[in-house]
Amino acid sequence: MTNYFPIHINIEYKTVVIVGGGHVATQKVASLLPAKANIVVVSPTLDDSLVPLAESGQITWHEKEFEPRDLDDASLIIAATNDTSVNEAVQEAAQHWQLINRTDAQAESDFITPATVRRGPLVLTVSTSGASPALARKIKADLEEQFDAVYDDYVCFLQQARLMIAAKFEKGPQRRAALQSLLEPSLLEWTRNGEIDRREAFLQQILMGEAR
Ligand SMILES: C[C@@]1(CC(=O)O)C2=NC(=C\c3[nH]c(c(CCC(=O)O)c3CC(=O)O)Cc3[nH]c(c(CC(=O)O)c3CCC(=O)O)/C=C3\N/C(=C\2)[C@@H](CCC(=O)O)[C@]3(C)CC(=O)O)/[C@H]1CCC(=O)O
Ligand SMILES: NC(=O)c1ccc[n+]([C@@H]2O[C@H](COP(=O)([O-])OP(=O)(O)OC[C@H]3O[C@@H](n4cnc5c(N)ncnc54)[C@H](O)[C@@H]3O)[C@@H](O)[C@H]2O)c1
Repeated sequence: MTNYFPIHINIEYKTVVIVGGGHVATQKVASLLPAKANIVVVSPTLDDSLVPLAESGQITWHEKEFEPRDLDDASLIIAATNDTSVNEAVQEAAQHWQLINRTDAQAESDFITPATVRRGPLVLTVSTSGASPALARKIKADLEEQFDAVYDDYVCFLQQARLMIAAKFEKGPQRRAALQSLLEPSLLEWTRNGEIDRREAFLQQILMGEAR
């Protein structure tokens, strides 16, 4: 088994070339869009769900069969055709500095993609190292329930509050205590209930040095 190294890559405006435009390509596009990658799909056909994205310019579609020069600008490459010999050709054509995901051959891949739950800045990813993508998907569904949509607002609040605390207190025990008290569970509940005044009052107490 490969022990993958998990990292969150800033792929903004970098080119990701996906060879193949079917079901798997659609999943990869969905996870790349929020990361604002420059997504290029090379494929003679395009899944219906991707057509509007190509029309609106959110992805670039090169309506053609794969050729090695399609990879010229790629930081990441995803070989996602239903033809093993084409996926092999993509791998052959990749330069040593380009990282490739062979969706049909995990052992040949430089990276694999986890199941992902996004709640604003909170990003939860699940990988089984390829042992069971179905389990990864199930755990993702469990996480979506446990960390529901409110976490988006909640984590954004924590982010703002952390900046305010950092501006107010020097590094040290007082700042640490203040940051720790932000994890008071009521803050999540107040966010959930729209009780923003109570949330704000609690933050003000912390900023006054009345952290509990
Ligand atoms: C998580 C998710 C993210 C994503 O795709 O981005 C993902 N697979 C998802 C769905 C899914 N995968 C499969 C089915 C069909 C039913 C089933 O079997 O369940 C479905 C369901 C569906 O499609 O709806 C089968 C399958 N998957 C792989 C192979 C090939 C092989 O094993 O070699 C085959 C057999 C192909 C065949 O034999 O035909 C390989 C990979 N799939 C991975 C990720 C990577 C390892 C993840 C890990 O476990 O760590 C890895 C190694 C490579 C990669 O990164 O591409 C996404 C969840 C979507 C979500 O977010 O909800
Ligand atoms: N990683 C995963 O999660 C996962 C899940 C299921 C299947 N797979 C594997 O992924 C591969 C793709 O599956 P799919 O369901 O997306 O298939 P699909 O049939 O939906 O799509 C295949 C795409 O490849 C394109 N294609 C074919 N020949 C091409 C060429 N020469 N150049 C460019 N594009 C070409 C087709 O036009 C089509 O758009 C399969 O090999 C399958 O084994 C991976």
